[in-house]
Amino acid sequence: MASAQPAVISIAQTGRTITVPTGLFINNAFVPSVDSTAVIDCLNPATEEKICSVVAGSAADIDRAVAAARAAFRTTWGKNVTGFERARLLNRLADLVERDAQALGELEALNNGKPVRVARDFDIGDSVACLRYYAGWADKIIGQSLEVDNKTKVAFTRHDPIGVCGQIIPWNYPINMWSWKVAPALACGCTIVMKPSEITPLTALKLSELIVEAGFPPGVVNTVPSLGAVGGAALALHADVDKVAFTGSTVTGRKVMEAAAKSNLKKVSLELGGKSPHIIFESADLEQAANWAALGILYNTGQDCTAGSRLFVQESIYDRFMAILVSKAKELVIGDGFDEKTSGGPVVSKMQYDKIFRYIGYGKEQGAKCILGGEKRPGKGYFVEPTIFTEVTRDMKIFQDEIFGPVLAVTKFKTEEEAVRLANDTTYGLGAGLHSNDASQCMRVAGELEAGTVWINQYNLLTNNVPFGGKKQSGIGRELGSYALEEYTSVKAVHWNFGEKLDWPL
Ligand SMILES: NC(=O)C1=CN([C@@H]2O[C@H](COP(=O)(O)OP(=O)(O)OC[C@H]3O[C@@H](n4cnc5c(N)ncnc54)[C@H](O)[C@@H]3O)[C@@H](O)[C@H]2O)C=CC1
Ligand code: BAL
Repeated sequence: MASAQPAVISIAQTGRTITVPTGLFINNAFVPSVDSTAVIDCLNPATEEKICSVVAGSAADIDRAVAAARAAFRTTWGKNVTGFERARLLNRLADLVERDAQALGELEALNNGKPVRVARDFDIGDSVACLRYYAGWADKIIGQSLEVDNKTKVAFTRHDPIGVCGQIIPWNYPINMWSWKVAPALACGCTIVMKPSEITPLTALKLSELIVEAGFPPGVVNTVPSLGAVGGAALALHADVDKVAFTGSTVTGRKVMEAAAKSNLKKVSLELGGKSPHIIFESADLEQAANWAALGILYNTGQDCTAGSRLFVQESIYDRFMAILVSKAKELVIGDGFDEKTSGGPVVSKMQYDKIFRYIGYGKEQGAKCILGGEKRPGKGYFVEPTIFTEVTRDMKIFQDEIFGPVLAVTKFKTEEEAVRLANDTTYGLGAGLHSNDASQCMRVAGELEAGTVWINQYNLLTNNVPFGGKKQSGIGRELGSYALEEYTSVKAVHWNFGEKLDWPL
């Protein structure tokens, strides 16, 4: 069996070490696999070096984790614990994540590549707020009292926890996606089997230590790093999992839904890919719009499901706007993630790096004009410079496909109608942005854009109390806000007769 001993990781830049559990986290203990010696090698995308290995869970390990989650749901969690207690534990967990923000940020920087400052101040800061937000909901998950007949009958609804939840998360925001899924599920009284991405499992394992320290009973949260086709597929297909929440590619989301349909018709929520349009109208504040457009494609090195990867710029301001945007993109500081001034790191893996350069190649071959970046830089690490293509047309692959890298496809438009038509010309429907100083145009275009989120005069900012999710092939269901509670509860209607007599036969 693969060892479940913790790994001691030395960080050259700080001279400190971080200890990370490497076993599967089941019933509040880190354990080896029941039947496999397989391991997952965790790599540092900035150096291409191995950080450590963790145990790779098998389908049998998923069975074990689901059994632990089911037992906890029936005994120490589920309907056996009050909302006040769930809130207390979630708040405690938030405090511990906040306490360990620097160490978690450093671990995220090592395994994912994002700079420590970005991980600590944005991903982890937002995750702490997310845990606290859902702690606030835990004692307010209430049904309705419904009038049936004043003298004889009443009905009411209960919003019961849905049960055991499989949660499958990606590598682009390992801590954020963990908190978006764990916090509402725990607030509602569900138990969890979390499968982090095999590319970035380390922070989910470190957070599992905090689950124990916060005082959650064994089995409430279980973490099984595993390959997607093994542990992810087993979770989606499991007959004793009541719900699966997935964030990742549309291709894999389809498989998750298929597995749910083939097994027990578990509830499914999917947060999938995007090719989000970002429209700059001629009345916009061009400096500000350029800042948001740069953020839209360069934040998290473009590895963002809502990346504003298709930019539409009105003809009358095109030259002026593009000159500002190019100068903004050049200002991004890419490099050592342990330097507090760095804003951009490498992309997460060799596979992602190769995919991005494949698409840069398609852009060049299909006749788009590369006005910035587009070349490999020498040295170690999967670093990709901001890349901007202009003269992009709808038939090009860089217009249609999610690249998940800092590659912007720019198209010029003349009229509002043309901009909306181009923006909606995609199978995706996750995010969309528009910049304009014409309020009626803002309202009109926001109404027309086919997306789960529309940003006006900003881009990519999310808030824990506002729902997030997709239309079209970008997903099903909503995360964040009160809407996420619906994903983790099942509504039971109770009809209570206290006075009506039934005459039989009818
Ligand atoms: N919407 C988003 O936030 C994300 C989109 N992507 C897109 O997907 C592309 C490929 O990235 P991948 O890492 O391959 O994404 P992926 O969708 O395969 O991986 C996401 C998660 O799904 C799991 N998974 C993989 N196969 C599975 C299966 N058969 N059943 C259940 N779970 C499974 C993975 O282990 C991981 O935890 C990216 O280039 C990007 O375009 C990737 C990650 C996040
Ligand atoms: N930016 C929202 C989360 C995601 O990219 O998966």
